[in-house]
Amino acid sequence: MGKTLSVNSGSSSLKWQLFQMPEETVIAKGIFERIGQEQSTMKVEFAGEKHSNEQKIIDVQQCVLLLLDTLIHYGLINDFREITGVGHRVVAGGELFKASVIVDEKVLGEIKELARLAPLHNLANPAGIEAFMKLLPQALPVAVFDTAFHSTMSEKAFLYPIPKKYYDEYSIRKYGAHGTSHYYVSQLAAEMLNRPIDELKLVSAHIGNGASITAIDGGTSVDTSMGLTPLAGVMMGTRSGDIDPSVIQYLIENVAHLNNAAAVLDELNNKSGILGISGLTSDMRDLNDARASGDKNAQLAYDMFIDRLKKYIAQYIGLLNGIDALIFTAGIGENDEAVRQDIIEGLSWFGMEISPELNIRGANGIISTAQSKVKVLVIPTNEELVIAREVETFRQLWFNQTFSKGIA
Ligand SMILES: Nc1ncnc2c1ncn2[C@@H]1O[C@H](COP(=O)(O)OP(=O)(O)O)[C@@H](O)[C@H]1O
Ligand SMILES: CC(=O)OP(=O)(O)O
Ligand SMILES: [Mg+2]
Repeated sequence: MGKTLSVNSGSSSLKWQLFQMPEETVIAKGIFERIGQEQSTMKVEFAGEKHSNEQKIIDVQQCVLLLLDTLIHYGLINDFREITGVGHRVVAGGELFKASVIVDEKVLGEIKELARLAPLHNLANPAGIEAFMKLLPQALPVAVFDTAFHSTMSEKAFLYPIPKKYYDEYSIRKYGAHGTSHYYVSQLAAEMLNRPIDELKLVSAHIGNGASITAIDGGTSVDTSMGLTPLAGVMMGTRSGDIDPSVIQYLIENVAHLNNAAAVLDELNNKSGILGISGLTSDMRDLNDARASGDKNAQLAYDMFIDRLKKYIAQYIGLLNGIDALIFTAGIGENDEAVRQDIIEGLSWFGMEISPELNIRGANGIISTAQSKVKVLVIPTNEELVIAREVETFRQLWFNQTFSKGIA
Protein backbone atom coordinates (compact mmCIF):
# COMPACT_ATOMS: atom_id res chain seq x y z
CA MET A 1 0.00 0.00 0.00
CA GLY A 2 1.18 3.48 -0.74
CA LYS A 3 1.06 6.38 -3.10
CA THR A 4 2.95 6.19 -6.37
CA LEU A 5 3.82 9.19 -8.47
CA SER A 6 4.25 8.56 -12.19
CA VAL A 7 6.22 11.11 -14.13
CA ASN A 8 6.02 11.26 -17.91
CA SER A 9 8.43 13.77 -19.23
CA GLY A 10 7.77 14.39 -22.95
CA SER A 11 9.48 16.71 -25.39
CA SER A 12 6.99 19.54 -24.81
CA SER A 13 5.21 18.53 -21.64
CA LEU A 14 5.52 16.83 -18.28
CA LYS A 15 2.51 14.76 -17.30
CA TRP A 16 2.07 13.22 -13.89
CA GLN A 17 -0.42 11.16 -11.94
CA LEU A 18 -0.53 10.31 -8.27
CA PHE A 19 -2.02 6.85 -7.69
CA GLN A 20 -3.14 5.00 -4.61
CA MET A 21 -1.63 1.57 -5.19
CA PRO A 22 -2.33 -1.26 -5.60
CA GLU A 23 -5.93 -0.05 -6.08
CA GLU A 24 -4.82 2.12 -9.04
CA THR A 25 -7.07 4.93 -7.83
CA VAL A 26 -6.05 8.29 -9.30
CA ILE A 27 -5.66 10.76 -6.42
CA ALA A 28 -4.64 13.61 -8.70
CA LYS A 29 -3.12 14.27 -12.08
CA GLY A 30 -1.67 17.16 -13.96
CA ILE A 31 0.28 18.43 -16.89
CA PHE A 32 2.88 21.11 -17.45
CA GLU A 33 2.57 22.14 -21.10
CA ARG A 34 4.75 24.09 -23.51
CA ILE A 35 7.72 23.87 -21.14
CA GLY A 36 10.43 26.34 -22.14
CA GLN A 37 8.05 28.27 -24.42
CA GLU A 38 6.60 31.72 -23.74
CA GLN A 39 3.21 30.68 -22.39
CA SER A 40 3.64 27.55 -20.29
CA THR A 41 0.66 26.23 -18.40
CA MET A 42 0.25 24.05 -15.37
CA LYS A 43 -2.99 22.11 -14.96
CA VAL A 44 -4.03 20.00 -11.97
CA GLU A 45 -7.11 17.82 -11.54
CA PHE A 46 -8.38 16.04 -8.44
CA ALA A 47 -11.74 15.04 -6.95
CA GLY A 48 -13.64 16.75 -9.77
CA GLU A 49 -11.75 20.05 -9.32
CA LYS A 50 -9.66 21.52 -12.14
CA HIS A 51 -7.06 24.24 -11.66
CA SER A 52 -5.00 25.91 -14.37
CA ASN A 53 -2.21 28.48 -14.11
CA GLU A 54 -0.26 30.27 -16.81
CA GLN A 55 3.32 30.95 -15.91
CA LYS A 56 6.74 30.70 -17.47
CA ILE A 57 8.15 27.25 -16.78
CA ILE A 58 11.76 26.93 -17.77
CA ASP A 59 12.69 23.33 -17.16
CA VAL A 60 11.95 20.01 -15.53
CA GLN A 61 13.50 20.93 -12.15
CA GLN A 62 11.03 23.77 -11.85
CA CYS A 63 8.18 21.34 -12.72
CA VAL A 64 9.28 18.99 -9.91
CA LEU A 65 9.25 21.78 -7.31
CA LEU A 66 5.90 23.13 -8.53
CA LEU A 67 4.42 19.65 -8.55
CA LEU A 68 5.45 18.82 -4.98
CA ASP A 69 4.23 22.24 -3.79
CA THR A 70 0.90 21.60 -5.50
CA LEU A 71 0.43 18.22 -3.78
CA ILE A 72 0.95 19.80 -0.37
CA HIS A 73 -0.97 22.98 -1.20
CA TYR A 74 -4.18 21.11 -2.12
CA GLY A 75 -3.79 18.63 0.76
CA LEU A 76 -3.35 15.71 -1.66
CA ILE A 77 -0.54 14.58 0.61
CA ASN A 78 0.30 15.89 4.06
CA ASP A 79 3.85 14.63 4.11
CA PHE A 80 6.28 13.69 1.31
CA ARG A 81 6.83 10.33 3.04
CA GLU A 82 3.36 9.23 1.92
CA ILE A 83 4.83 8.81 -1.58
CA THR A 84 6.45 5.37 -1.53
CA GLY A 85 7.42 5.07 -5.18
CA VAL A 86 8.19 7.34 -8.12
CA GLY A 87 8.10 5.90 -11.64
CA HIS A 88 9.85 7.75 -14.42
CA ARG A 89 9.40 7.54 -18.13
CA VAL A 90 12.80 7.28 -19.81
CA VAL A 91 12.76 7.41 -23.58
CA ALA A 92 16.00 5.66 -24.55
CA GLY A 93 17.02 2.37 -22.98
CA GLY A 94 19.35 1.35 -25.82
CA GLU A 95 20.55 -2.27 -25.79
CA LEU A 96 21.09 -1.97 -22.05
CA PHE A 97 17.54 -1.73 -20.66
CA LYS A 98 14.96 -4.09 -22.14
CA ALA A 99 12.76 -3.89 -19.04
CA SER A 100 12.08 -1.47 -16.19
CA VAL A 101 14.72 -1.06 -13.49
CA ILE A 102 15.18 0.39 -9.99
CA VAL A 103 17.30 3.53 -10.32
CA ASP A 104 20.56 3.85 -8.41
CA GLU A 105 23.63 5.99 -9.12
CA LYS A 106 24.94 3.47 -11.67
CA VAL A 107 21.63 3.28 -13.57
CA LEU A 108 21.35 7.07 -13.49
CA GLY A 109 24.81 7.35 -15.05
CA GLU A 110 23.83 4.85 -17.74
CA ILE A 111 20.61 6.75 -18.51
CA LYS A 112 22.65 9.94 -18.90
CA GLU A 113 25.03 8.10 -21.24
CA LEU A 114 22.06 7.11 -23.39
CA ALA A 115 21.10 10.77 -23.86
CA ARG A 116 22.74 10.73 -27.28
CA LEU A 117 19.94 8.34 -28.34
CA ALA A 118 17.15 10.70 -27.24
CA PRO A 119 18.54 14.23 -27.14
CA LEU A 120 15.14 15.88 -26.49
CA HIS A 121 14.33 13.56 -23.60
CA ASN A 122 17.19 11.73 -21.92
CA LEU A 123 18.69 14.99 -20.69
CA ALA A 124 15.45 16.09 -19.02
CA ASN A 125 14.65 12.54 -17.78
CA PRO A 126 17.63 12.11 -15.40
CA ALA A 127 17.25 15.71 -14.25
CA GLY A 128 13.72 14.84 -13.12
CA ILE A 129 14.81 11.54 -11.57
CA GLU A 130 17.64 13.21 -9.64
CA ALA A 131 15.38 16.00 -8.38
CA PHE A 132 12.84 13.49 -7.05
CA MET A 133 15.55 11.24 -5.53
CA LYS A 134 16.84 14.25 -3.63
CA LEU A 135 13.45 15.54 -2.49
CA LEU A 136 11.80 12.15 -1.88
CA PRO A 137 14.67 9.94 -0.66
CA GLN A 138 12.28 7.40 0.86
CA ALA A 139 10.44 6.70 -2.42
CA LEU A 140 11.52 3.79 -4.63
CA PRO A 141 12.69 5.27 -7.97
CA VAL A 142 11.90 3.14 -11.02
CA ALA A 143 12.73 3.86 -14.66
CA VAL A 144 10.36 2.62 -17.36
CA PHE A 145 11.74 2.71 -20.89
CA ASP A 146 9.94 3.71 -24.10
CA THR A 147 12.18 1.34 -26.02
CA ALA A 148 11.37 -1.80 -23.96
CA PHE A 149 8.19 -2.75 -25.86
CA HIS A 150 10.08 -2.61 -29.16
CA SER A 151 12.78 -5.02 -28.01
CA THR A 152 10.75 -7.78 -29.71
CA MET A 153 11.59 -6.40 -33.17
CA SER A 154 13.52 -8.88 -35.32
CA GLU A 155 16.96 -8.08 -36.75
CA LYS A 156 15.34 -7.73 -40.14
CA ALA A 157 13.24 -4.87 -38.75
CA PHE A 158 15.73 -3.14 -36.46
CA LEU A 159 18.89 -3.25 -38.60
CA TYR A 160 19.69 -0.42 -40.97
CA PRO A 161 20.90 -1.55 -44.39
CA ILE A 162 24.42 -0.26 -43.70
CA PRO A 163 27.52 -2.43 -43.04
CA LYS A 164 26.49 -4.80 -40.26
CA LYS A 165 29.67 -4.15 -38.31
CA TYR A 166 28.15 -0.82 -37.21
CA TYR A 167 25.49 -2.73 -35.35
CA ASP A 168 27.89 -5.39 -34.08
CA GLU A 169 30.48 -2.86 -32.90
CA TYR A 170 28.44 0.27 -32.14
CA SER A 171 24.87 -0.98 -31.54
CA ILE A 172 23.57 1.29 -34.28
CA ARG A 173 20.01 0.09 -34.93
CA LYS A 174 16.40 1.09 -34.68
CA TYR A 175 15.19 1.25 -31.06
CA GLY A 176 11.85 3.03 -31.49
CA ALA A 177 10.06 4.98 -28.76
CA HIS A 178 6.60 5.55 -27.18
CA GLY A 179 6.63 1.78 -26.45
CA THR A 180 4.77 2.12 -23.14
CA SER A 181 1.97 3.91 -24.97
CA HIS A 182 1.85 1.49 -27.92
CA TYR A 183 1.78 -1.42 -25.45
CA TYR A 184 -1.02 0.10 -23.35
CA VAL A 185 -3.32 1.03 -26.24
CA SER A 186 -2.80 -2.31 -28.00
CA GLN A 187 -3.84 -4.20 -24.85
CA LEU A 188 -6.92 -2.00 -24.46
CA ALA A 189 -7.77 -2.43 -28.15
CA ALA A 190 -7.97 -6.20 -27.63
CA GLU A 191 -10.32 -5.64 -24.69
CA MET A 192 -12.49 -3.22 -26.67
CA LEU A 193 -12.67 -5.60 -29.63
CA ASN A 194 -13.27 -8.48 -27.23
CA ARG A 195 -10.63 -10.61 -28.95
CA PRO A 196 -7.43 -12.23 -27.66
CA ILE A 197 -4.46 -9.98 -28.38
CA ASP A 198 -2.45 -12.85 -29.89
CA GLU A 199 -4.98 -13.04 -32.76
CA LEU A 200 -4.82 -9.36 -33.62
CA LYS A 201 -2.88 -7.37 -36.16
CA LEU A 202 -2.84 -3.71 -35.20
CA VAL A 203 -1.31 -0.43 -36.27
CA SER A 204 -1.00 2.05 -33.46
CA ALA A 205 -0.63 5.75 -34.28
CA HIS A 206 0.76 7.71 -31.33
CA ILE A 207 0.42 11.30 -32.56
CA GLY A 208 1.59 13.90 -30.07
CA ASN A 209 4.34 16.49 -30.26
CA GLY A 210 6.51 13.45 -30.89
CA ALA A 211 4.75 10.91 -33.11
CA SER A 212 5.35 7.30 -34.00
CA ILE A 213 3.53 4.51 -35.78
CA THR A 214 3.92 0.87 -34.70
CA ALA A 215 3.01 -2.42 -36.36
CA ILE A 216 1.83 -4.84 -33.66
CA ASP A 217 1.31 -8.54 -34.36
CA GLY A 218 -0.11 -10.74 -31.62
CA GLY A 219 0.65 -8.12 -28.99
CA THR A 220 4.30 -7.62 -29.90
CA SER A 221 5.95 -4.77 -31.73
CA VAL A 222 7.25 -5.93 -35.11
CA ASP A 223 8.26 -2.56 -36.51
CA THR A 224 8.04 1.09 -35.56
CA SER A 225 8.72 4.39 -37.25
CA MET A 226 11.20 5.96 -34.82
CA GLY A 227 14.78 4.85 -35.19
CA LEU A 228 18.13 5.03 -33.42
CA THR A 229 16.64 8.22 -31.97
CA PRO A 230 13.12 9.71 -31.90
CA LEU A 231 14.06 11.93 -34.85
CA ALA A 232 13.11 9.30 -37.43
CA GLY A 233 9.76 8.37 -38.95
CA VAL A 234 6.84 10.72 -39.49
CA MET A 235 6.94 14.52 -39.44
CA MET A 236 6.46 15.90 -35.91
CA GLY A 237 6.00 19.16 -33.99
CA THR A 238 9.64 20.21 -34.27
CA ARG A 239 11.25 17.10 -35.82
CA SER A 240 11.68 16.42 -39.52
CA GLY A 241 11.12 12.65 -39.41
CA ASP A 242 12.74 10.71 -42.26
CA ILE A 243 14.82 12.69 -44.76
CA ASP A 244 17.58 11.79 -47.20
CA PRO A 245 20.74 11.73 -45.01
CA SER A 246 22.62 13.54 -47.80
CA VAL A 247 20.72 16.70 -46.79
CA ILE A 248 22.94 16.78 -43.70
CA GLN A 249 26.19 17.00 -45.63
CA TYR A 250 24.68 19.50 -48.06
CA LEU A 251 23.62 21.78 -45.21
CA ILE A 252 27.02 21.51 -43.53
CA GLU A 253 28.79 22.46 -46.75
CA ASN A 254 26.44 25.25 -47.83
CA VAL A 255 24.86 26.95 -44.82
CA ALA A 256 27.25 29.05 -42.77
CA HIS A 257 25.65 28.62 -39.34
CA LEU A 258 25.15 24.87 -39.84
CA ASN A 259 28.79 23.94 -40.28
CA ASN A 260 28.80 20.76 -38.21
CA ALA A 261 26.62 17.69 -37.69
CA ALA A 262 25.50 18.74 -34.20
CA ALA A 263 24.16 22.06 -35.52
CA VAL A 264 22.25 20.31 -38.31
CA LEU A 265 20.85 17.71 -35.92
CA ASP A 266 19.67 20.50 -33.64
CA GLU A 267 17.89 22.06 -36.64
CA LEU A 268 16.26 18.72 -37.52
CA ASN A 269 15.21 17.98 -33.92
CA ASN A 270 14.12 21.42 -32.72
CA LYS A 271 13.34 23.68 -35.65
CA SER A 272 11.87 21.41 -38.29
CA GLY A 273 8.59 19.54 -38.70
CA ILE A 274 5.40 21.58 -38.26
CA LEU A 275 7.39 24.47 -36.80
CA GLY A 276 9.91 24.50 -39.65
CA ILE A 277 7.33 24.48 -42.45
CA SER A 278 4.75 26.78 -40.85
CA GLY A 279 7.39 29.16 -39.50
CA LEU A 280 4.88 29.80 -36.70
CA THR A 281 4.37 27.01 -34.22
CA SER A 282 5.00 23.39 -33.30
CA ASP A 283 1.64 23.07 -31.57
CA MET A 284 -1.32 21.58 -33.44
CA ARG A 285 -3.86 23.84 -31.71
CA ASP A 286 -2.01 26.96 -32.83
CA LEU A 287 -1.49 25.47 -36.30
CA ASN A 288 -5.25 24.90 -36.61
CA ASP A 289 -5.91 28.54 -35.65
CA ALA A 290 -3.40 29.75 -38.25
CA ARG A 291 -4.94 27.49 -40.92
CA ALA A 292 -8.39 28.81 -40.07
CA SER A 293 -7.17 32.35 -40.61
CA GLY A 294 -5.86 31.41 -44.06
CA ASP A 295 -2.11 31.04 -43.41
CA LYS A 296 -0.72 29.15 -46.43
CA ASN A 297 2.40 27.78 -44.77
CA ALA A 298 0.35 26.53 -41.84
CA GLN A 299 -1.88 24.67 -44.31
CA LEU A 300 1.16 23.27 -46.10
CA ALA A 301 2.62 22.02 -42.80
CA TYR A 302 -0.70 20.34 -41.98
CA ASP A 303 -0.98 18.69 -45.39
CA MET A 304 2.60 17.38 -45.20
CA PHE A 305 1.98 16.10 -41.66
CA ILE A 306 -1.15 14.18 -42.73
CA ASP A 307 0.51 12.67 -45.81
CA ARG A 308 3.51 11.41 -43.89
CA LEU A 309 1.26 9.77 -41.32
CA LYS A 310 -0.80 8.14 -44.07
CA LYS A 311 2.33 6.79 -45.76
CA TYR A 312 3.65 5.13 -42.58
CA ILE A 313 0.26 3.67 -41.67
CA ALA A 314 -0.12 2.26 -45.21
CA GLN A 315 3.42 0.87 -45.07
CA TYR A 316 2.66 -1.05 -41.87
CA ILE A 317 -0.67 -2.32 -43.17
CA GLY A 318 1.43 -3.77 -45.99
CA LEU A 319 4.05 -5.18 -43.65
CA LEU A 320 1.37 -6.95 -41.59
CA ASN A 321 -0.47 -7.99 -44.76
CA GLY A 322 -3.68 -6.43 -43.49
CA ILE A 323 -4.85 -5.30 -40.08
CA ASP A 324 -7.82 -5.73 -37.77
CA ALA A 325 -7.67 -2.27 -36.26
CA LEU A 326 -5.96 1.11 -36.41
CA ILE A 327 -5.55 2.94 -33.10
CA PHE A 328 -5.24 6.72 -32.63
CA THR A 329 -3.69 7.99 -29.42
CA ALA A 330 -1.70 10.86 -27.76
CA GLY A 331 -2.33 14.63 -27.77
CA ILE A 332 -3.29 15.01 -31.43
CA GLY A 333 -4.55 11.45 -32.07
CA GLU A 334 -6.94 11.69 -29.12
CA ASN A 335 -8.13 15.26 -29.51
CA ASP A 336 -8.08 16.29 -33.14
CA GLU A 337 -10.98 14.73 -34.99
CA ALA A 338 -10.05 16.52 -38.24
CA VAL A 339 -6.60 14.88 -38.28
CA ARG A 340 -8.25 11.47 -37.84
CA GLN A 341 -10.81 12.24 -40.55
CA ASP A 342 -8.17 13.42 -43.04
CA ILE A 343 -5.96 10.39 -42.44
CA ILE A 344 -8.78 7.86 -42.79
CA GLU A 345 -10.26 9.56 -45.85
CA GLY A 346 -6.94 8.98 -47.58
CA LEU A 347 -6.84 5.32 -46.55
CA SER A 348 -10.39 4.40 -47.57
CA TRP A 349 -9.02 2.00 -50.20
CA PHE A 350 -7.95 -0.27 -47.31
CA GLY A 351 -11.58 -0.59 -46.27
CA MET A 352 -11.50 1.99 -43.48
CA GLU A 353 -14.41 4.28 -42.89
CA ILE A 354 -15.15 6.44 -39.89
CA SER A 355 -18.52 7.60 -38.72
CA PRO A 356 -18.85 11.41 -38.38
CA GLU A 357 -21.22 10.83 -35.45
CA LEU A 358 -18.59 8.77 -33.61
CA ASN A 359 -15.51 10.75 -34.66
CA ILE A 360 -16.10 13.61 -32.28
CA ARG A 361 -13.93 15.48 -29.79
CA GLY A 362 -13.64 13.39 -26.65
CA ALA A 363 -14.28 10.16 -28.59
CA ASN A 364 -13.08 7.06 -26.80
CA GLY A 365 -13.52 3.66 -28.44
CA ILE A 366 -14.59 2.57 -31.90
CA ILE A 367 -15.11 5.43 -34.37
CA SER A 368 -15.44 3.36 -37.55
CA THR A 369 -18.76 2.55 -39.21
CA ALA A 370 -20.32 -0.90 -38.83
CA GLN A 371 -19.34 -1.78 -42.42
CA SER A 372 -15.71 -0.62 -42.13
CA LYS A 373 -13.44 -3.63 -42.83
CA VAL A 374 -10.82 -2.29 -40.44
CA LYS A 375 -11.90 -1.05 -37.03
CA VAL A 376 -10.68 2.43 -36.15
CA LEU A 377 -10.25 3.18 -32.46
CA VAL A 378 -9.46 6.21 -30.34
CA ILE A 379 -7.80 5.15 -27.10
CA PRO A 380 -6.50 7.77 -24.66
CA THR A 381 -3.05 6.60 -23.73
CA ASN A 382 -2.07 6.19 -20.10
CA GLU A 383 1.69 5.80 -19.91
CA GLU A 384 1.47 6.90 -16.25
CA LEU A 385 -0.71 3.92 -15.29
CA VAL A 386 1.68 1.43 -16.90
CA ILE A 387 4.55 3.17 -15.09
CA ALA A 388 2.72 2.96 -11.73
CA ARG A 389 2.13 -0.78 -12.30
CA GLU A 390 5.83 -1.30 -12.96
CA VAL A 391 6.70 0.55 -9.72
CA GLU A 392 4.18 -1.59 -7.85
CA THR A 393 5.73 -4.82 -9.16
CA PHE A 394 9.14 -3.72 -7.85
CA ARG A 395 7.71 -2.52 -4.55
CA GLN A 396 6.01 -5.85 -3.92
CA LEU A 397 9.17 -7.77 -4.88
CA TRP A 398 11.18 -5.59 -2.53
CA PHE A 399 8.59 -6.02 0.23
CA ASN A 400 8.52 -9.83 -0.20
CA GLN A 401 12.33 -10.06 -0.21
CA THR A 402 12.62 -7.90 2.89
CA PHE A 403 9.87 -9.83 4.59
CA SER A 404 11.31 -13.28 3.77
CA LYS A 405 14.79 -12.11 4.91
CA GLY A 406 13.21 -10.87 8.11
CA ILE A 407 11.72 -14.24 9.01
CA ALA A 408 14.63 -16.40 7.73
N1 LIG B 1 -7.73 19.73 -28.37
C1 LIG B 1 -6.67 19.56 -29.15
N2 LIG B 1 -6.79 19.65 -30.50
C2 LIG B 1 -5.72 19.50 -31.31
N3 LIG B 1 -4.48 19.21 -30.87
C3 LIG B 1 -4.31 19.08 -29.54
C4 LIG B 1 -5.38 19.25 -28.61
N4 LIG B 1 -4.88 19.07 -27.36
C5 LIG B 1 -3.55 18.82 -27.50
N5 LIG B 1 -3.22 18.82 -28.81
C6 LIG B 1 -1.89 18.67 -29.40
O1 LIG B 1 -1.20 17.55 -28.90
C7 LIG B 1 0.22 17.80 -29.03
C8 LIG B 1 0.89 17.40 -27.73
O2 LIG B 1 0.70 16.04 -27.55
P1 LIG B 1 1.33 15.23 -26.34
O3 LIG B 1 1.00 13.80 -26.56
O4 LIG B 1 0.88 15.85 -25.08
O5 LIG B 1 2.86 15.56 -26.59
P2 LIG B 1 4.21 15.14 -25.91
O6 LIG B 1 3.91 14.00 -24.96
O7 LIG B 1 5.03 14.71 -27.08
O8 LIG B 1 4.76 16.33 -25.22
C9 LIG B 1 0.38 19.28 -29.35
O9 LIG B 1 0.64 19.44 -30.74
C10 LIG B 1 -0.99 19.84 -29.04
O10 LIG B 1 -1.33 20.95 -29.82
C1 LIG C 1 9.81 9.88 -27.86
C2 LIG C 1 8.99 11.09 -27.94
O1 LIG C 1 9.01 11.78 -28.93
O2 LIG C 1 8.21 11.37 -26.88
P1 LIG C 1 7.16 12.56 -26.72
O3 LIG C 1 6.21 12.41 -27.85
O4 LIG C 1 6.47 12.32 -25.40
O5 LIG C 1 7.92 13.82 -26.79
MG1 LIG D 1 4.21 12.00 -24.95
